[in-house]
Amino acid sequence: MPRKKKSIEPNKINLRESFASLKFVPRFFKEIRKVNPLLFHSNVICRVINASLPVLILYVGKLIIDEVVVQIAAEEKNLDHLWILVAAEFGLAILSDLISRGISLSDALLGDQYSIDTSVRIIKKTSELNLDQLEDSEFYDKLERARQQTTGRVALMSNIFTQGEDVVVILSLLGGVVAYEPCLIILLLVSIIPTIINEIKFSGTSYSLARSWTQERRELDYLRYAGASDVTAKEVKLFGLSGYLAQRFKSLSDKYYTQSRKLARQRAGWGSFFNIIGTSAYYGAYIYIIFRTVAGVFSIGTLVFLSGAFNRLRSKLQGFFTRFTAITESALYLQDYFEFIDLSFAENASAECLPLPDKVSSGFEFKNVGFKYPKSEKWVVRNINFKLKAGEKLAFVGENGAGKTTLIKLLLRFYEPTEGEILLDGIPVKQYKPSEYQQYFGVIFQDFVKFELTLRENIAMGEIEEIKNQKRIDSAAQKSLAQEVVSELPLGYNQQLGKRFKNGKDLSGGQWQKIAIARAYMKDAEVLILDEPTSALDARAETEAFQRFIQLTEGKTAVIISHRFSTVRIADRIMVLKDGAVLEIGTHEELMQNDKLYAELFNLQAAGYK
Ligand SMILES: Nc1ncnc2c1ncn2[C@@H]1O[C@H](COP(=O)(O)OP(=O)(O)OP(=O)(O)O)[C@@H](O)[C@H]1O
Repeated sequence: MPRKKKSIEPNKINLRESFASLKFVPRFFKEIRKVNPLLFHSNVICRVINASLPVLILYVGKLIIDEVVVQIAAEEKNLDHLWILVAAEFGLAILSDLISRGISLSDALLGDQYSIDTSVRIIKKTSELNLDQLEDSEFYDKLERARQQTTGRVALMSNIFTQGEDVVVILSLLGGVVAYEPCLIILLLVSIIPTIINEIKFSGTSYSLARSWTQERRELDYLRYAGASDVTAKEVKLFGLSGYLAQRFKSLSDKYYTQSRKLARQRAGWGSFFNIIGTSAYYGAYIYIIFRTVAGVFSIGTLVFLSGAFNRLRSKLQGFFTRFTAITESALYLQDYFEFIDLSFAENASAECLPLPDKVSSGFEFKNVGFKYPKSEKWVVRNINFKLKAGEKLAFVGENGAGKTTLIKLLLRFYEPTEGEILLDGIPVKQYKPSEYQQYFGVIFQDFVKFELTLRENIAMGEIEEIKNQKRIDSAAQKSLAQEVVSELPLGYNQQLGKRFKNGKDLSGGQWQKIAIARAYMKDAEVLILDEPTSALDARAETEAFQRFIQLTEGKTAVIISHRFSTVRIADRIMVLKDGAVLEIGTHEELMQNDKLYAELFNLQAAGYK
């Protein structure tokens, strides 16, 4: 399939936008401090001490050299003062090393803790969001950018800290240089201006490129997964797809590589050019200091101090501006993270939310419900009117795409109807908080999740607070026939499932389904929904599973979606959907008498078994 050609020129982020991203920095630091206040404050104190050391070390060095010169000229040598100075420099050097290590350690620990904290928040936030947000590709780009740069955020923290530390170093060194020779500041400015120009020129470019490539990067991740994972391996091998997938991956990656190489070359080229100018200015200053020393204005110690201080100042200032660009770039990612965390979700949190009744007393009612998926113009279901009575088992049947799962999503309030309303015991469900309302339901979707965790966890996911309640897990496994699966596995409930992790065991489709059904039994839900839960079970297991389900959930409300009519007929009533509308609804006998689509499909399947 030819790929559509896409302009991949990044939108350049301007300097103002780069600066604007810094507004998130205070919040960022507040969050880091909250993660571990003791470590945070120790880090700040260490950095303040560390910042004052370079100028002190340089100055003691100058005193040592001057003292050496004095002692060389002296007739009667007294080295006591010299040794004190050497000991002081030695002490400062040790202190500087210890403090630097302390800073690195606390940076790493704080960074790790903050990174864990943000990952947990991203997981929690994702679970709070509505399904329409989760199914939106723009949302995925946001999520991708929020997830990215977890390590970048750690670097950002240390960069900002170092920046503050360097400001103190720069000011103290500047003070030292100005005290001896103020005119050196002019040369310093000349040496540093090229770096500033360079940084302004490239500010935000890497971020712009990465941002404009968010979608493609997700595509690359997907292609990597499709080409190299156990899930896709069978078809990739059988259809010989690896060459195709690898080529698709490569051609997309090459485009990114070309762009990023262009940027890297420009940066390196301009960087070297400006650096030559900066270095020339430094040597200009150096020559000037030498002349002044030879002329007898400066002592040898002052020469060493000034040239050392000048050189350090230049590299510190250069580092300051380069780091500034790195900080604004990382802060742009920070902005993505906070924007994601601040995403609002349409939970009806208004004060008027009604408390949810303990039990469903009369049932649910769909009144003229119509629905279009977000960003779609098509009515997926329309003019839907039916009642799901309390205690009733209602089956949905219909061809693929008829809208069965969509009705379930509406009943569960993953989406709100585009028109019409859904009532619970006569009250619009909109008046309840979705998160509370959803607690009513125990659901097994057709694409239920096969968690690559232990079997126990897979069952307990239905009511995770009860994971330690062995009796409840046993009972759920027994009801769903998952007990047979447990007894066949060497480690029973503690068996790791799936192939991704060590000693994991993969299960057959039917075995997974039994475990998923156990999950529904685990939750003592008011309403049970089974969306094609038995499609992978063999005929005997399916009949058994359904008969058990009907017995075990007596008095409970349930919705069952199935394409197997032998299953469907066990339900109290059956609703037939066609092209998003209710075609007929009634008991098996009524629909057979009706002699419309249900009777036709039932007879078709029955004939297949003859
Ligand atoms: N998230 C979505 N965004 C846009 N359209 C969707 C989405 N999910 C489903 N649809 C569309 O809605 C229609 C109904 O889908 P639905 O999943 O409800 O059908 P179904 O009756 O459950 O089908 P099946 O028997 O194949 O499971 C289909 O045309 C489908 O393409």
